[in-house]
Amino acid sequence: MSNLQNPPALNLPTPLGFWDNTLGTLSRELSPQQFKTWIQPLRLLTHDVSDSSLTIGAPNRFKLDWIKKTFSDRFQELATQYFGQATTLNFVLDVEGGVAEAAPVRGGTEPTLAGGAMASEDNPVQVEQVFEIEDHSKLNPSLTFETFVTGKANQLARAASIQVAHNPGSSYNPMFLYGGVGLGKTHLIHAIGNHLLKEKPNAKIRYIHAEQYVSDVVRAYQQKAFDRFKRYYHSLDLLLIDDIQFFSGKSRTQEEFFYAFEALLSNKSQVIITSDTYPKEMAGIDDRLISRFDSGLTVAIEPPELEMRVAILMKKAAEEGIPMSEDVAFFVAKHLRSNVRELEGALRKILAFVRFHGREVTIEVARTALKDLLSIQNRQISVENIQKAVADFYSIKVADMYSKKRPANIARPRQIAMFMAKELTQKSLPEIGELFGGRDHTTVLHAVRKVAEERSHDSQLNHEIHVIEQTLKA
Ligand SMILES: Nc1ncnc2c1ncn2[C@@H]1O[C@H](COP(=O)(O)OP(=O)(O)OP(=O)(O)O)[C@@H](O)[C@H]1O
Repeated sequence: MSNLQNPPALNLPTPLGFWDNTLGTLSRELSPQQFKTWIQPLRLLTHDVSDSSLTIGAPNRFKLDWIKKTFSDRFQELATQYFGQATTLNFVLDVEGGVAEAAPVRGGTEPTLAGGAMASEDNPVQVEQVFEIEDHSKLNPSLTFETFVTGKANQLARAASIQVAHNPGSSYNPMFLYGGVGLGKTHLIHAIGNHLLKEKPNAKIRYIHAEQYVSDVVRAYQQKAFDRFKRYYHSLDLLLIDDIQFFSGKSRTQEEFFYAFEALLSNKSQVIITSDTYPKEMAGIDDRLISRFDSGLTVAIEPPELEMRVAILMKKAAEEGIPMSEDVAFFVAKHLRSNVRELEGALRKILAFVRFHGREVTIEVARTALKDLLSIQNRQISVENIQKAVADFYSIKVADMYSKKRPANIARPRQIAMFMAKELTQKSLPEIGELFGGRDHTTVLHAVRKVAEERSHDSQLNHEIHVIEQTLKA
């Protein structure tokens, strides 16, 4: 067990030595710009001594393709030269590499999968295997309940989250939070994690985006490191997994997640999942997972209503030290209605303008700072905005616009929204169908014709459509 105290002879080829050597050579052969662009972002991910192979990770697909096409032969030559034997090089996508530290190979300080840092007794080479699952929570400390503004649209989701944060693993397990983009799902689940971390600093908590989980599964698979993978995920106290719709069609990931899920629930550990739609509507996800997702508490987060948008703007502006009056906040909130991320973007523009020009925040200033954004909004009413406006008007959930439910109180507003989407946007029938939960274009066509026909003799319907249109253009 003493390889750490008994380092290999200096001239023994090691993966780290190879990597240093290769970087040195390529930095001399390429221009500094080329080296910085293509080579520096690469990471040596694994070295499998048993089959003489190395895995090199590129941070995105573009770089990966380019490296494979342009540099793989040179890497190959350098590897053969260095190890004195044929060595297989695998180039893979390294999602984590984009945010990881520059050091290509790390050992020891953080837990590594497959016992990475520990060379085995009968393996004279110190293996710097870097399939790591980082052992910290990845929580963003600024996403807390305190910084989360509440309104009708999210009060249920917030209340459930607080309940879960106080009693993890007991009442609502799993908790499944769903809603459209930029509505605060990620914020809320970080808030739960941050709360628990404060209460129980030793709790093992992990936030992970579903895409990252997929790539962890892929790497565990490549490196035959599932034991370590399982040990890590199955031993958490709280797993927060974001945007689980990314599991769609990925059966191996779903299988692993199923085991993790079962293990965590039987340990009374809390699982919290977010998605853009509710469990039964998820496409490409195994039925047994869907039924598990739905077995705890499923709660929606809706687009913020006007007053909430105003409150968010005022709170965030005050946090930035530049107070915004209610009338300015109303002006902005009336024009930007789709989600909180969009509001934050608008606020950033206004604050930058104010700081740059040394002005107060007035409606005029907001109008000027948001000129581009507002003209785009006015010219292009989005399907999402139509869905929200129609759902608000008829008091149904926005999620019902994408759902397969058919009761008349939902189906009719949905048809009206499809009709308005055709009238007020440039979208084609198939595109509209897609935005209404993947419906066929013939369904949209049917809705458009039906509503157009009814509208011509139904003055009540005509009026309703008119009112909704006004709110969209307000
Ligand atoms: N109620 C709220 N109060 C304060 N800030 C909020 C609120 N809702 C959302 N935000 C902020 O809006 C931004 C977008 O929210 P978040 O990333 O949580 O959205 P999301 O629902 O996870 O979206 P996506 O599905 O795109 O990941 C974040 O900066 C978040 O802090």
